[in-house]
Amino acid sequence: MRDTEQAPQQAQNPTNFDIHLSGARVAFGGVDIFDDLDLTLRAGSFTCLLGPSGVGKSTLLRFLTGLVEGDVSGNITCSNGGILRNRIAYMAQQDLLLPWRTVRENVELGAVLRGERPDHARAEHLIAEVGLTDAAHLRPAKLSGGMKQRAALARTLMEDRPVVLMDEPFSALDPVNRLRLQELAARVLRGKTVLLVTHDPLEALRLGDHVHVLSGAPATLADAITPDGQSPRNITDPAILAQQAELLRQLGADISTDYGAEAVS
Ligand SMILES: Nc1ncnc2c1ncn2[C@@H]1O[C@H](COP(=O)(O)OP(=O)(O)OP(=O)(O)O)[C@@H](O)[C@H]1O
Repeated sequence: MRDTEQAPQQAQNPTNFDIHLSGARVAFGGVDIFDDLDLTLRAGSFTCLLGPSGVGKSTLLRFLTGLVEGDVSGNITCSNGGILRNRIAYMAQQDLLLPWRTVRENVELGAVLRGERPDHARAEHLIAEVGLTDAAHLRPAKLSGGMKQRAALARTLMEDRPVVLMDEPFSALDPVNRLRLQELAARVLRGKTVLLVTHDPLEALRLGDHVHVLSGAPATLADAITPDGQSPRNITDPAILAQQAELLRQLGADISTDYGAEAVS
């Protein structure tokens, strides 16, 4: 894993359009997962989405990719026109690595599929950043779950798309690698519009400029919590810990009501 000084700089092509999702509805088997849901993602903002298991977080992310089939309605508009679907890098919960390709080939896959020449130097750099240099020649079957997730993260960061959607991208990582790769994502994705699903309130507050909780059935979005400062934030900061307590409350945890009160006042 490289030092931050050697790492790629922030996005060279910051995102310059807002995304408006309005009246979004998805139903499976006649049951609404969410209905009439609105969400705005401001240009270059990092939004995190929390919520109980099964509430519809992945479905909302996939709605933005246009991948949800069936009983789906609503509008997705970009403030500068154009179709969102073509401007997205999407990291699914399952790593979706091609089993017959090596780590390096998977990281370079996007360019290859587009018929472009991959930027080998950037790929090597990102592979090093996620700590997979020694495994770059291996196929996914030889990787641990965490290594596969790091390869998938490198592939997502490689794409340099204006909009990045990530579904629990760090869930299989040990705590130290998790912190390192959060830092990498914060740095490489700065200036991009990002929507990240996580179960970890501290991860959301470390990375997100806006942190929403999705809850209920049909699910609704709570107003965003907006931590101060630039990501990656210090998760030992008392104000962050107080916001973590608020998020845990929104998620239904039984947290003492005065926890962190001094930090917010
Ligand atoms: N293709 C599908 N067909 C039918 N039901 C589906 C489909 N995809 C998701 N669901 C259902 O929709 C609901 C929301 O699923 P979703 O994966 O969006 O939840 P989630 O909040 O991301 O959960 P988790 O945190 O466990 O990943 C669940 O009840 C799930 O079973």
